[in-house]
Amino acid sequence: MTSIRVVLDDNYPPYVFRDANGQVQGILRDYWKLWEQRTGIAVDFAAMDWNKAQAMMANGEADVIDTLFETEERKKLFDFSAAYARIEVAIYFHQSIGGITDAESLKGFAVAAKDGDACIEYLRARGVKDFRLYPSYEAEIKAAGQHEVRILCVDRPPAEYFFAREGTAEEFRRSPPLYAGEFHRAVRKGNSELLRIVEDGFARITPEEREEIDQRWFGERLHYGAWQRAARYGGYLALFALLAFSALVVWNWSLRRRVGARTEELSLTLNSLRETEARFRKLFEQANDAIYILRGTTVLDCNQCAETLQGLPRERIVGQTPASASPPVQPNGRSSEELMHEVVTNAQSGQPVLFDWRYLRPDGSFVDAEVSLSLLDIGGETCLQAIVRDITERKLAEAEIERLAYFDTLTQLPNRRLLQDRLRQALAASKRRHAMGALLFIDLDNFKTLNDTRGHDVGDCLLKEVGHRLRKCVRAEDFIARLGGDEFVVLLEDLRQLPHEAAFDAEMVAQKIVESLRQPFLLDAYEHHSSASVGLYLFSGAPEESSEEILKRADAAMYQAKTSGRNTLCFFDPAMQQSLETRAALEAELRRALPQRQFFLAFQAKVDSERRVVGAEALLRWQHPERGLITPGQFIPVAEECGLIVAIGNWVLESACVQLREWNSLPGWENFRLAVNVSGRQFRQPDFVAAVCNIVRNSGVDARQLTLELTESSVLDNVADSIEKMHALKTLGIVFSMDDFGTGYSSLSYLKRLPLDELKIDQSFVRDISSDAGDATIVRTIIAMGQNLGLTAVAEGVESESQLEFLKRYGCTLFQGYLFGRPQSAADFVEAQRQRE
Ligand SMILES: Nc1nc2c(ncn2[C@@H]2O[C@@H]3COP(=O)(O)O[C@H]4[C@@H](O)[C@H](n5cnc6c(=O)[nH]c(N)nc65)O[C@@H]4COP(=O)(O)O[C@H]3[C@H]2O)c(=O)[nH]1
Repeated sequence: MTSIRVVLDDNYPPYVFRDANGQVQGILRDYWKLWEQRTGIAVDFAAMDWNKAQAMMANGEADVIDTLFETEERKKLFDFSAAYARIEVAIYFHQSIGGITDAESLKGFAVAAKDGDACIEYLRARGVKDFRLYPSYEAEIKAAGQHEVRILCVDRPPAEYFFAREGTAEEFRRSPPLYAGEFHRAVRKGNSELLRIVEDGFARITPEEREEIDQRWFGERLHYGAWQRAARYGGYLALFALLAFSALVVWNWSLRRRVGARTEELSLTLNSLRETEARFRKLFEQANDAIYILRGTTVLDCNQCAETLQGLPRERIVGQTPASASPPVQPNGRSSEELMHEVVTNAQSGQPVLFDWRYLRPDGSFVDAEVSLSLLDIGGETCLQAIVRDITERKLAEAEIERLAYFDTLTQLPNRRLLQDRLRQALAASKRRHAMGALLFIDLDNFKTLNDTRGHDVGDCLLKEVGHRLRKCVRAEDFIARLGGDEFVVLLEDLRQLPHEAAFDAEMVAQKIVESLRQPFLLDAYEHHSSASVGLYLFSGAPEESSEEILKRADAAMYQAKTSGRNTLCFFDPAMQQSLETRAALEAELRRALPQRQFFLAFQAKVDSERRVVGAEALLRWQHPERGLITPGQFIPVAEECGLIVAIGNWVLESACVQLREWNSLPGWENFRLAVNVSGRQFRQPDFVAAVCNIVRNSGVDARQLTLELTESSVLDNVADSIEKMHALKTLGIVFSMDDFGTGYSSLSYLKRLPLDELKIDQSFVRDISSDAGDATIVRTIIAMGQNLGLTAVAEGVESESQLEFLKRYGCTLFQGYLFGRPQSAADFVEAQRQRE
């Protein structure tokens, strides 16, 4: 609505009247101007003949009529505002007439009235029938001045105004008030919305503003009017009247002041309440959290943030319950309906409630929220206030953190931490239900080689694909985890109850896994053949079976599967456990061996075909303080696995060089050659070349007297790197020998590429050379290969003359074995050579 037309009498001073220029003025003019400012609705202020004003309202040409008294007749036509001014209506009569006191006393007289005035209805109802009607109060009072009429019914404010203006006030008397009417604004019957707008607008005009307007038009009261009247009567009465009046003035003044102060106070309070309410509404609307007001479980009101949170307009939230805008089941598994009633009941009992809640938006997305519910008193009614914070982002971050903490980022499989949890649960369940479960420990064979040769990206692809294949080999409820590197674990629960049946079930799955991982993988458009070793452990929740223990046992079984040729599966057995424990103890002791100088070197002679000693092989010995002499076969693999071999290997090389330098000073030992074993892990060290160079340089021996014995597996692990290292050391003059030749790959292709000097025929072939035709052929072939490639063949483990004869016959030129001497301490070795000479 942009404008309204307001009609009213234009001749009702001082409320509304026309000034000398014909302009409409008065209290109501000012009221409506303020109303216009407050509402922003333009007002067509149409002051006119009162009768016409009512006619315009009747035929719909005006929206609001002002200065209307409420009568029974009018109530049928209009809806009235609250009264805003009290107007007394009286009968004015010429001084020549007496006895006019009320309506009754008017009977038989012609009474002047304004056409359409409420007093006509009033007097008619009381038997007055003769009326002289005038278009306005002004015309009525003018007619009285000209003695056209002598009795008039007029509202007091305009009467006093016009009698004074016409100068006829002295000629007329006034009856006691007939009745007091009240000014209303009115709209056509049924137009309550307009009436509300009108009322709201006036409610925004403060009492002070009204007071200010009223005062402007009524003027300040002349309090000495009573004094003038009293003076006329003189004497004591005057004095009394003066005193009484003075007291009244003081009382009136103080009352006015008190009323003024109180009015001001109330107005301030009202304004402050309005401001506070506006402030709270603003806070409510602009809060960063969604806020709901609830009666029980029903939403009474909510703010803008709630609309955003739920993706719904307010009108679709109000009147509904939170459960109706949520999924049937909350993330904690509780029914939304049930949880809502529970938290509301708790909050209604007075305890503040904090809980998580999930909403479902109309677009199907979820919003996770943290809700704080507490009591709220609204105008005496106990409601609930819910402050709802959107924590969707936080929940996602928590889920992501959990995923990172419990899942392997490469394969998306659960990691070791989650596995530990699940193992604990599985063990407890197994014990409770007397059911058997199995833990399968899976390790890919030769994964490291793939990683080193084809790069980590390809290695990663293989691991991901392994994860997929494992998933296909087990039931949906079985648990798969990646422990790291190429190690995976499968947890099978609820196997059949008898141990042999459970073992059968687990073995079936393990076989399926071995078979599946044996199938070629297509990696980066390249077919890769892999295999896996699987260790199985069956558990029943026995007391000694902790999650760590069963994982260790499955690992041990896997290790067993690896050592028994890979690409296979192996069940854990207690003997295996024993060997594992022994191995663990050995490792602990091995760590102390070097600092406690428990190692020494033994030397075994190398001879030529004339049985002349041309050198020796340095062999490591461990003199254990309690266990006695421990051979390298028992501890070298352990040292290799735990990494101690690097330090031990360097110690061996240093000790061998020291020994060599010492022997060089002996007559006839100047060209003595010494061979030293180098383990795979030691050789793979990036600083292997630098370490050897340092040791040799520091010892001062001639590098050409030194032979390093490498094994096939350590060289083939990374052929290019091996070649580079060997070339670097060969520039110093170091000789390279391929140890245990024939037991590994023995491929001609790599033999040709490696800068080798010697091939050592493994003693396992030499042992049965005379009896086993196969071994004899192998030995002959190795010697021939060596000859073709310009390599010296050295036979080790020569124990008999027949073996020596055979070897010599087929071209072997160097020999080592018990036939020529067992490994001996340095002193014994020198002594033995002396005796030989
Ligand atoms: N039955 C029989 N055996 C004979 C005969 N002649 C020599 N042997 C044994 O054969 C092994 C030869 O050493 P290897 O092949 O390098 O095999 C060595 C070598 O691979 C490793 N090893 C020994 N010392 C070291 C070392 O300092 N560093 C590294 N990395 N490995 C070492 O331990 C293996 C075993 O060494 P040992 O027990 O000393 O065993 C030695 C030696 O005692 C014989 O006629 N008959």
